[in-house]
Amino acid sequence: MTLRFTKGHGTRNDFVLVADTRGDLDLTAEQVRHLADRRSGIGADGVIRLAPTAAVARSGEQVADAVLAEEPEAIWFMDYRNGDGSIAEMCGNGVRVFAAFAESLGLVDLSDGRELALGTRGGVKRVRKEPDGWYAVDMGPWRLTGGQEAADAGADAVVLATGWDAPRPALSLDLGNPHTVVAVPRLDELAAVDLTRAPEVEPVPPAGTNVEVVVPLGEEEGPDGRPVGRLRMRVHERGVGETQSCGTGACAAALAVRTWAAHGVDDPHGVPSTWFVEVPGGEVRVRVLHGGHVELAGPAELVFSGDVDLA
Ligand SMILES: N[C@@H](CCC[C@H](N)C(=O)O)C(=O)O
Repeated sequence: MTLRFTKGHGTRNDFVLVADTRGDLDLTAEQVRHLADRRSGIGADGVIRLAPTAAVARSGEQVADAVLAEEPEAIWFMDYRNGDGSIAEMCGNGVRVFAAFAESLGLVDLSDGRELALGTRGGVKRVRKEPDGWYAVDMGPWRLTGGQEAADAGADAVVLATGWDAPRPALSLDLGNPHTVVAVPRLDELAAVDLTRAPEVEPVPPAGTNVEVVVPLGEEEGPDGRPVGRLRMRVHERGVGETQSCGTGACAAALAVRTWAAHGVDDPHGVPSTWFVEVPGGEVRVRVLHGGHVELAGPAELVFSGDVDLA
């Protein structure tokens, strides 16, 4: 069987994209691994199938019913798979690249501030295009997995990366998918972290976790005169390994650093709501929105298209 695909990336977090506009493509985990394989396949961190939300609902995924009940206009669904074939609830960079892909297929029009509402296993996400060509995604609600108690303590887990002498305190966050954020004090320590193997996390997260190692880099003045935070991170993704970027991970990293900052100052309202997150593949912007939502903005690139044999 021959499959038409497009290769795309968001800050070098790369994806194989497949348009299944009739919703009848049943990609197996083995086929996903083949597509994502960098030697015998196309090569990518993940595979994204664009399908009608109604068809995903008919295939038995109840989350697609919930998406249509919340937003009947979310007619397209992002079926995201990690490179190892596993299913993940959400992919922040993937949503931006999905929007660029849907535009390229003529399925959506994001000109003049128009918005795309799409379905994901993490719920409805809304995307708009900024004048500079970046895509901004309302990622919806987020939460500290350990609630206020974890915020007050600054940690609810520990992380041990290969080569570290001792476990370090970490904060768990839910962005639709699970994240554990751990800070190191210096950029040279960040560069030296061994992410060739998944860091150990205690307590062991029931469904696994993505681990972000971060260095807070302080604040600068934003274009509107308000403070903007900056941090650098590396990530080990569940189901993939170390990647050049992770959108949900960037949100988790900014929200964790903001939580730590808010607990160390007299006036937590003075802590920036906007953060630039430097990742190995570039830079994204994270904004804390009202109503408990968070926004991710960054580039999305489509690189080439072709046909691949899935037999
Ligand atoms: N790279 C993605 C996250 C992809 C899913 C993740 N590996 C998981 O299993 O949760 C992003 O940009 O958010």
